[in-house]
Amino acid sequence: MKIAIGGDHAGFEYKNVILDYLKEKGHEVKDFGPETDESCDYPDYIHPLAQAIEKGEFDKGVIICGSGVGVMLVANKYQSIRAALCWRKEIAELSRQHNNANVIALPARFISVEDAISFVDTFLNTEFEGGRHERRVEKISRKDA
Ligand SMILES: O=C(CO)[C@H](O)[C@H](O)[C@H](O)COP(=O)(O)O
Repeated sequence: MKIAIGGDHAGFEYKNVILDYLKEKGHEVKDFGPETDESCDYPDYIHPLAQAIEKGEFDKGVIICGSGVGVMLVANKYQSIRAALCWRKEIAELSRQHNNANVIALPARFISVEDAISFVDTFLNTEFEGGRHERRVEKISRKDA
């Protein structure tokens, strides 16, 4: 799978661990930064990442900041992105089964790195259920629905 990963200084360490893990699993991963844990602004990294997903260059995204909220807000400004803030394995699973989320947002300051990896694994290995959820997901992008 082609995966885009990025975040900010608060997610820097987790990003590196997850990046290595995904590469070991055989995924093609592009790191959108940051390159250090110096204080930075997550929109500077998440806009380019989201634009690349929007263009179809990646199948999925993994974004990480302190709470996961900032990166999720930026990613969800893009029409083709459904970014889900996941703090439990079940949420990661449901975000795929029910919402067909294509980006997982992780709160590095509130979960362990082991949990972060486990949520990413679940996210990447869970299929969208379709059915009644298809209609609802389609309505997300329809302001007239
Ligand atoms: O944007 C966020 C909250 O939605 C992220 O959690 C950031 O990582 C956080 O705001 C960074 O905070 P810091 O005090 O500048 O380290």
